[in-house]
Amino acid sequence: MRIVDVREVTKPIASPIRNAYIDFTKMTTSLVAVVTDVVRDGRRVVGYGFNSNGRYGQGGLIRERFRDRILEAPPESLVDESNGTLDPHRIWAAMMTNEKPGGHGERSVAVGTLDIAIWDATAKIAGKPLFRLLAERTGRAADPKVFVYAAGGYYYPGKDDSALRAEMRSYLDRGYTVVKMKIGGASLAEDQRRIEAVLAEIGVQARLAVDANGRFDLETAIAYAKMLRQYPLFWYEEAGDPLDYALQAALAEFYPGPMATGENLFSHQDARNLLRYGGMRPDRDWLQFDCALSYGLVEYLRTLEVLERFGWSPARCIPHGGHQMSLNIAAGLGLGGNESYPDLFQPYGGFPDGVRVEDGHIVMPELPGIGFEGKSDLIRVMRDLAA
Ligand SMILES: O=C([O-])CC(=O)C(=O)O
Ligand SMILES: [Mg+2]
Repeated sequence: MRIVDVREVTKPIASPIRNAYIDFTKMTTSLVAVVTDVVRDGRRVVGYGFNSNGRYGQGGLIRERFRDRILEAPPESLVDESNGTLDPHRIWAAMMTNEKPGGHGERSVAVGTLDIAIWDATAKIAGKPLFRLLAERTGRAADPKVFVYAAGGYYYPGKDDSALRAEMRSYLDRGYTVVKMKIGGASLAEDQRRIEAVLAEIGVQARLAVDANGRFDLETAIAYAKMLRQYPLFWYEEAGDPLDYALQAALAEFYPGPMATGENLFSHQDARNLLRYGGMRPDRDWLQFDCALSYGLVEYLRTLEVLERFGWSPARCIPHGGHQMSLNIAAGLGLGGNESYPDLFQPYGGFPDGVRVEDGHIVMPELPGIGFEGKSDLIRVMRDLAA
């Protein structure tokens, strides 16, 4: 058994939306394929992956460094003999040969994207859905029913409160019970008006989360906290710079409700610093580490170990990114749920065809690997890269 090729193509996932920090007019993603010489159901096993929105495609790093480290490693060193499949942990170590610690930035996206494809291939070779393989290997019961929430509420040229309300209404119509909108890209007064408009629209049918995308300094984060705490929000997300743990810790004094952060922390060491210094509260706050941006699932397993050491349940994790990889982690490892972008980043985000949101949850279909084969628009572009 061996990996015979690793391919990457950088694809646009552009849209005119804007959060408090960036617009998405030039956003891209790396689509990767890890081609094996294993055949299952009459077809060569190919593992696929892509990185989530917010960071750009990583074609340079993947093609110049990480691809060759996989292809040049002795094939037998990348195999898990006892399970008769690939060994993602050893492949991860091969990719990270001659990489110094620290400085987790674009590298973690490149490695994460490849790691996802490797887990997809590993589970396909084992002939199981990834969430079942993960549950088995960690000795827990898989739970195919996963909480999902609808993320959107972006700033958009010409978008007024009625368009924002209509957007949120459409998420409720599609079965969601929690919706999310952006803040911090307008004045506090304007954001307050937008929030009140959405709350009036969703009433008691759903809860609202708000996301500042790391925009605020301490003073602004506190001013928003004082405004936001009047409302029964699902969470207040990424108020300040993701690496400003002191800001996050100080905010707890002004915001008793749930807060969320972590989508821009890309390693278990960064996650550990957040838990050490960020004042996050394990009884109510949420952690949003996204495996596709942060060295993949091999690293996510280490992050979950860190959580355990600090007294956090995996159920406090609702990853950023809206992709099927995190759905599998949620179903297999007992996370609290996953993000979803009902109208954005297609064909990469979302669920396999036929999966519907009901009362804020989806049920994972029993598809081998991550389940990309069940999403027809996505598997089409994946098979164009390698089949
Ligand atoms: O707008 C973005 O960059 C995405 C984001 O923060 C989220 O989904 O939480
Ligand atoms: Mg966010």
